[in-house]
Amino acid sequence: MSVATVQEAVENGILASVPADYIILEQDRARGNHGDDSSSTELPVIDLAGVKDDGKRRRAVVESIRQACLDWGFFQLVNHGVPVSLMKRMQQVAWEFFDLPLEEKQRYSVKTESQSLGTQGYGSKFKSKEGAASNWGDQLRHRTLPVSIRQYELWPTNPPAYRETEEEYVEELDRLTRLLFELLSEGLGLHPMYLSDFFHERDQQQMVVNYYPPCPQPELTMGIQKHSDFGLVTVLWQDSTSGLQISKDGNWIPVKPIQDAFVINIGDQMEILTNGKYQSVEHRGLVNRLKPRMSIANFTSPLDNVLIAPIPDLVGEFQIPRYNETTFGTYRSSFFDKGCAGKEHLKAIKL
Ligand SMILES: O=C(O)CCC(=O)C(=O)O
Ligand SMILES: [Fe+2]
Repeated sequence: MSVATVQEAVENGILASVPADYIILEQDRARGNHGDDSSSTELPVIDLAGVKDDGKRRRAVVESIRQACLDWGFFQLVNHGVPVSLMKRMQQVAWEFFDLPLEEKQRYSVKTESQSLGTQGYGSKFKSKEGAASNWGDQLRHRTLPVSIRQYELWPTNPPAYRETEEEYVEELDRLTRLLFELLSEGLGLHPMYLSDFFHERDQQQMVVNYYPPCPQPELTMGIQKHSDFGLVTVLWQDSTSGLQISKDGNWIPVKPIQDAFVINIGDQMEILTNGKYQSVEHRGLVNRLKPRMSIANFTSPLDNVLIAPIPDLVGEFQIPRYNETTFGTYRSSFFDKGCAGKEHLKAIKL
């Protein structure tokens, strides 16, 4: 059977069961109550209110982010300064886009670029390496910053407000990412502008709308299989349908949706820069039997030619770097070769 996207197959009602392509290995399946959020362990929620003009608040926030990065590699963020009205508009145009007929969405279909650049536009979520299971999800992916890398022909003009809304949204998320760079730098004992200066005109961003259709047998597949994010920092909005889980101490912990919050996680490049002090953490997305789920992720990564190695001040008392230097472009190519392989790709450059 050949279908354009998972959403298309589900909406045409031709799927009573999960096709073989999407069935994941038994050991990787979610156990227990699928999508149940009753776990008592909870990801830290950090409130950014007052962080820009109240020194005492800022020190407290810096410390809680530091602790969350050490313990979890993930945290949720409230009062983050991104206008809620803009978030809602972005979500609205994203839903409207996925509600369009397939032919209309396919006007923005993925153009296959060189594999290492990743794909852009509308299509199925990236397939892991040949032979591995496909993810039960579709996506709309754009490279957004610097502005010069945008391929506007892949940005929908239907719904009519789509493009300008995404433009406004990614500008706000960029602002938030710069603020996170400051708070992360301070927590690492570096100058507040250390990461911002290091990446000045040397980073890039992508925005991905993830659409996970309902699934007849959610226990057999995943919306996105376990992986760590390969870049620096990810800012994710998820809708009220749960599904995101993160790995902690050998367990999968659900990230409970909080209205208007962002989920922040650090990626593999931050692990390298901090010489392993902050580790990127594996996560995955489950799907649901009845409801579609949407998330919107904003990924910040170095530009392809930027060399990433442990920051000398963070190498630690014994002065031993634990990761080989690599350019981000090289790293990402190896990530796409391996696909959703947990943290395998990071191990390859560990000393
Ligand atoms: O949809 C989600 O909640 C997670 C998506 C994700 O991890 C990713 O796109 O890297
Ligand atoms: Fe991710």
